Amino acid sequence: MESDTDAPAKRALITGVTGQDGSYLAELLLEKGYKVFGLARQESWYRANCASHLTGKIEILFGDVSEGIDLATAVQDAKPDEIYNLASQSRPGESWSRAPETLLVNGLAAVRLFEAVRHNCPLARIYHASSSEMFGQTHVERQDEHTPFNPVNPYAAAKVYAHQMAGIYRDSYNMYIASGILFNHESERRPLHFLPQKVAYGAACQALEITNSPDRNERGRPIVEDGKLALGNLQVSRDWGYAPDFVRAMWMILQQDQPTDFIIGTGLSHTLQDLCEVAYQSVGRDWKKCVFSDPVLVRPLEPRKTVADPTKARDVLGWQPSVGFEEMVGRMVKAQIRRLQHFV
Ligand SMILES: C[C@H]1O[C@H](OP(=O)(O)OP(=O)(O)OC[C@H]2O[C@@H](n3cnc4c(=O)[nH]c(N)nc43)[C@H](O)[C@@H]2O)[C@@H](O)[C@@H](O)C1=O
Repeated sequence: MESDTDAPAKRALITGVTGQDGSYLAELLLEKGYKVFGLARQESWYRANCASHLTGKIEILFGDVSEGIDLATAVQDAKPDEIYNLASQSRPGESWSRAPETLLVNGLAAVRLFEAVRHNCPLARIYHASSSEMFGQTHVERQDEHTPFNPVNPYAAAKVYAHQMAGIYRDSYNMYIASGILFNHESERRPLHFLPQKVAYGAACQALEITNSPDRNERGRPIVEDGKLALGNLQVSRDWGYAPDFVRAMWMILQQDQPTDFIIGTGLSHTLQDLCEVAYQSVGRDWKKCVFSDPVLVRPLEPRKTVADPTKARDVLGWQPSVGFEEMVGRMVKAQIRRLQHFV
């Protein structure tokens, strides 16, 4: 009998490998002994990205997730046991101005992937990245796997389509497809246009006394201008977790005997004001003096509050977050201080 050590390495294909989640997931799978393939567009791979440090450790297959032929070629080349579909137009706030592209990448591309797998490697297990944005303006206090969807932006509507198609392909073709409905998750690798990283950056600028920052915001203005950080809607609350914990959940989801969907979130919601307070307090500043709301940055519609009920993930997967909100925000602020130090 073949021992575990003689067993061939499992093969995983990650779409969206250049992003925050893709890069952490690739690291996790390498640690577990997988042979890791990443599907990326040439222009994403050849510029600095979250997975650049994995050059030589993972195999990059060039292609675009919105092209069925690229997906079919990638699954033929990688011959994966597991596929993690993380590629996405990941900015709900931008999805109004990029609605068709958002539908293509976040909706149709997932179906093209399911088709490519169905015809080329039907036994591969697929993890699909769904999002808490799908719940939209919900009246349910804690959102679980049974909470109805009520999307309020093009991003969320496209995610609902892909999520439902994942279930339809699973049931119709008996494929192993499982979706993780992930709540907001952040890290030192998060791009600057997401709120927690923007706030961490603002706090770091305060710590270093940078009044006009080198990086620019959604409006092309310095993120910190004349010592102030411009944000949008200050009245939101989010269930924010730490991204490396969330990619661990993705892997756990695909190790289950049967494919089912899971909510992944911490179960705790924090207000934007909590976020600012923790970040600015960590550098000894009062956020109220440093942050203001710019109406141009307020989205037309959005969920006011999200909070996960992760009971199923805890009971079935044994998953729990390991890094709490304060620690995560502290790490992000420190990382931004290190990054900005050479501008001072
Ligand atoms: C679950 C979900 O999580 C992420 O999407 P997101 O929630 O849009 O992330 P964010 O950090 O851009 O916004 C969080 C909240 O913060 C509010 N907010 C206020 N003022 C600013 C502001 O100035 N900038 C930004 N970006 N947001 C602001 C904003 O209106 C929103 O209510 C993605 O991973 C996505 O892929 C995903 O699936």
